[in-house]
This record gives sequence, structure tokens and C-alpha cells, in this order.
Amino acid sequence: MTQHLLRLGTRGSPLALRQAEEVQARLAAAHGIDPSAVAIEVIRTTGDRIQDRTLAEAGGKGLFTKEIEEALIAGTIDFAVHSSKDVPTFLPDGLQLSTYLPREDVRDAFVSPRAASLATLPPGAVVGTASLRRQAQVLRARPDLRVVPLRGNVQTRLRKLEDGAVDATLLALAGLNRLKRADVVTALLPLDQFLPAIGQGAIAIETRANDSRTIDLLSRINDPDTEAALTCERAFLTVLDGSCRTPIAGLATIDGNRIEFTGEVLREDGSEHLAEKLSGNRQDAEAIGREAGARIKQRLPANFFKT
Ligand SMILES: NCc1[nH]cc(CCC(=O)O)c1CC(=O)O
Repeated sequence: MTQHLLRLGTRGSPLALRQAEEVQARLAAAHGIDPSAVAIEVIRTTGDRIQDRTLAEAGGKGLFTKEIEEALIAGTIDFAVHSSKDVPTFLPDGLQLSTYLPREDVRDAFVSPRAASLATLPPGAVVGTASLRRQAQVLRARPDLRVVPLRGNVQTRLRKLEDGAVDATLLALAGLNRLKRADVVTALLPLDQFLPAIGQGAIAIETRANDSRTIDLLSRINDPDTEAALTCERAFLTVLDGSCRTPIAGLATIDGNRIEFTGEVLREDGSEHLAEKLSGNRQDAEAIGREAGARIKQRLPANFFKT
């Protein structure tokens, strides 16, 4: 039997497998070992099984991570590879995010066979997305459009778009790049109107908090800039996260010793939003994220959150 150095847990979607393989390759290169020393264990999650409802409707957080975290706690895997965006705000006791890979492009892409841009979609056109953040941002820009749920992995959504189920969709450019499907992109959406989801474009690695052997081995592939940005963005989430039915967006960018963060909370129908922009020293990443969250929380009108 082959002795594996480390066992990696991941979902089985094509995007998740690409991300796992990237971690495997970086670990192998960083330690001068063969990639096969890092075993990839595919774990099916609740989120993968639910195809008929949006995740918000399914009512749970962490639907893409639950079974993987159970394997981590049970010790059948040493670490889990996630899209940061899919990692819930609060982790189970004893687990932590230990490592971040260099971030991909954080922008959302507009994909449509019908129009060259969101602005030129015909009035009343149908945009498919299961993301409440994208729904709110689309309706803010184009209140005349109709937004309907579009579920499934990236390939499934592209097929539904091709089949004419919807006129357009929005997808993370990061995922399309990793799948080598950036060819489908019609236009890139501007960051000022389409602030991404917290963590978009970043691969995060979760470990047991007390597993110093694994954490040490992973430290060689950590990207400090992405770690600082994600620390800030996730601190923002900890302050605001009340419900997964709340559209929240945020992005931290690092420039040398400086960090700049913009965070936003929107109404689902796009009719209202609150944003805060803060910058400071990157050492204060966590405090800056928390402060931005606190400022928005303070300004929130009662019943802004739909629970
Ligand atoms: N919720 C699905 C999901 N999780 C991460 C990505 C894209 C890759 C990333 O943001 O790192 C996607 C697909 C999408 O939003 O288009």
C-alpha cells in the first residue's frame, strides 16, 4: 500500500477537482515530492446533492463543506480544499482556515448569447443566478430584468444557458479560468457595481487547529497577501452574518503594507444598499474588516435583513 504524506478532501465537481489538483501540484513542488504523495479523497456534500432548490431555500449554511469537515474532524483526511467563497463564516470547533493560495481574478463575468453586455439585454430579459448577491446587483443596475434561480455546477449552468432556459448568467471569472472556459465570457462586470462575494477567487485550506504537522507542511504554499485580504473580508462577515438570505459583498486588496476594503450589504431586490470603504495598515486587516462591518450594522435600518 502506498504511504501518503497527506490526505486531501474535496468535493467532486470539476472546479473542486481542479482546485484540489492545484494544491496537490503546489505542495509537491514546494516539498520536492511526487504529487501522488498527496492523496485526493472526493467527498459528496449536501450541496452537491441538492439540485432542485437554491441553497438559500435549502436553508443551511455550509452545505458544500459539512461532510468534508466531518471527515476532517474524524481524521480520515488531513486537510480540506475549498473555494473560500463557499466556506461558512463560523467553522466547527477545532477547525481553522490555515492556508490560502494566490488569488485568481475576483471579478464576475457576464455570459450571454443574447447581448454584448448587461446594459444591452432587452427589457424584461431573464437572468439566471442562484446568488442573492448577484440578483441584487443585477436588479440595482437593471430593475426591469427578471432574475430566476439557476443551479448546478458551472458546466451545468452553461448548458442551461445554451439551451435557452435563461438569457444570461453571471459567473465568477476565477472558476471559468480554472476550468479553461474563459472563452464563454461575454463581458467582465465592473467591480464598483459588482463587488464580489467574500472570498471569491481564493482557494482556502482548512485543517484541524491542533494538527501542527499538516499546518507546517502547508505553510510553504501560503500566499500572505491573499491571507491578509481574506482575514479582513471574513472579519467583515463575522460582524454582519445573520442569515444566508442576506446579500453581502466585499473585497480587500493589498498594496505593499496597505490594505483597502470595501464592503456592501444589499436588499434582495436591489432597491437599497449600504457600503463602507476603509483602508489602513495590512497588519490591521482583521480590525478593518470588523470596523467596516460594525459601521454598516450601525447604519442598517430595522428589518433590512430578511430572515
Ligand atoms: N458557489 C459556487 C462557486 N464557488 C466558487 C466559485 C467560483 C470560483 C471562486 O470564486 O473561487 C463558484 C462558481 C461561481 O460563482 O461562478
